[in-house]
Amino acid sequence: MANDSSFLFSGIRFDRKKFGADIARFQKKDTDNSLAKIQSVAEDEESEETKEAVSAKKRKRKRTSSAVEGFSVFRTSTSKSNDEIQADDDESIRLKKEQNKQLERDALFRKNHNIHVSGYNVPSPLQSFDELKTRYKCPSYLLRNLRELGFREPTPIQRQAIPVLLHGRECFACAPTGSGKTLAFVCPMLMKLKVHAKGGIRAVIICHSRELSTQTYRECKKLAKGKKFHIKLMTKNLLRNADFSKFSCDILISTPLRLRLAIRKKKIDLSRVEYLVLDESDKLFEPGLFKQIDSIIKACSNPSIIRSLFSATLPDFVEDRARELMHDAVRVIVGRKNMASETIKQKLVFTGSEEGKLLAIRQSFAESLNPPVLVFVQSKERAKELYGELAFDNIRVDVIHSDLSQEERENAVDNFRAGKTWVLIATDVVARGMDFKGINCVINYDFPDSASAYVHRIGRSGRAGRNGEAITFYTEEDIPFLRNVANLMSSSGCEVPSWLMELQKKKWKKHRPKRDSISTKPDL
Ligand SMILES: Nc1ncnc2c1ncn2[C@@H]1O[C@H](COP(=O)(O)OP(=O)(O)OP(=O)(O)O)[C@@H](O)[C@H]1O
Repeated sequence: MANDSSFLFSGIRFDRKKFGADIARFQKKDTDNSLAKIQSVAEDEESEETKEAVSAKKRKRKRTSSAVEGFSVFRTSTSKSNDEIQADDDESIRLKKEQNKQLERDALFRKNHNIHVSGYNVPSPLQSFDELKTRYKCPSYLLRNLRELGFREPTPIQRQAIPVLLHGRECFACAPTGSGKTLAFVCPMLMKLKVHAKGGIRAVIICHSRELSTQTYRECKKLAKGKKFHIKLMTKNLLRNADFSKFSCDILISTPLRLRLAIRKKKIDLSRVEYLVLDESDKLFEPGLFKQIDSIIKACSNPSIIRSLFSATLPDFVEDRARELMHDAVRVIVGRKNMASETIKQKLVFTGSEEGKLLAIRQSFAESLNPPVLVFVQSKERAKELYGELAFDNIRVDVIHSDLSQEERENAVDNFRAGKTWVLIATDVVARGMDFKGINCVINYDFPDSASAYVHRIGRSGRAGRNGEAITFYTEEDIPFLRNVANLMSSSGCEVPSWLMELQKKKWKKHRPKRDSISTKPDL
């Protein structure tokens, strides 16, 4: 009000004593002014366009209300001339047109890249990595690292999620497997953190498995190369030996379990965390991990924290949770939600029985083994059994499951990555997030237990735009769920026999039938 009054009365001689009552009346009117209400309406609006329309209304009302309230008596002598008002209006019309054009360009660009967004005032997508520099002053070390990693163009999820996070907006995002989601959250995090700083933990990335945490840690290191950020992986050793009362780092990567232990037993302080990423977020919100995630979210109590959720599958319950949790979040979907990657050729093979599966896999390896091949089974017991069968078949095969020690698990991953192992037999422990470059084929030896398990498992091949192949064996027990796979296949562009599409669809969750053991040895 102080400013308003000086604006109202500047430049003219005015008897305040004489007109005291009028001043009070005008001041009260101004406080009640509907502009405040219009402002709050504008903030609730979905799009920039609507916001502009409201502002135009606001301008119009402002002029009308001044005239009605008698403000014009004072305004004519102090405010702008008609020409100046006209010039202002012309300028705001020009700005509005320019904004609308930008909105149209953004919409077209998003359409061409299959990006769908919702939320208020969503930042424009990136046209190229160069825009990181021109629009956001990206430091040169990061651009150099992107170049050295061979990343020429941002992927669709990177085009949209990076600007959203750089604008300080919370975000939940769904994009196909292998489409570069890791960079989409690590790049803006490094840009926002700018340089190493002491004083607590500044950013946290949660990954559901140790393998994925280690991989994400390595990716962060690669992207931060040349800059002295303190990036830490919450290992067993760190958890056991660190003095968390003095613990400080720029980025901490952890599984939910280890971080929760650090919160409860070691009193790690997460109150200064500025950025929190929940990778594979739908997995993290499943009942088994939910409590741990909940306590981590609560411990990250900084009111200006920016949280983001990423996954290739985003069920409705996770969206609901995200909306409850986040403020003014932007939703980014690339392609369609919960869809398998379009670069994977998918096939279904009926094997009749468990024995049939073993024959089929042996035959397939004998005819055309094109490593690396990843084979998924439904339990660690079955992983051990299949390994026992294939280990003596003259192929370089290894196995990974949760009964192995940390070192054995790491070796299994490293040997597979290095090409020393041709065939890796695995449980769902490596079904999500793991980036084994150039996997030629994924074999679902056991039918997956849900739609998301199917999408993530086969998504270990066909990554970063490369082609891949996925073969799913099925027996009588799996037939009720065939239609669900057929749907996923057809929505990602694979040909599906029409009889499959005529089968009944069934709710598909936790389908883990008791299966005969994997063995060629006759039962005694
Ligand atoms: N802009 C880019 N250009 C080329 N390759 C890229 C680009 N961004 C990331 N990649 C590569 O794409 C691969 C997949 O990336 P990433 O692991 O982040 O995928 P994702 O979307 O997280 O997959 P998932 O859903 O399976 O976790 C990696 O090998 C990564 O190095």
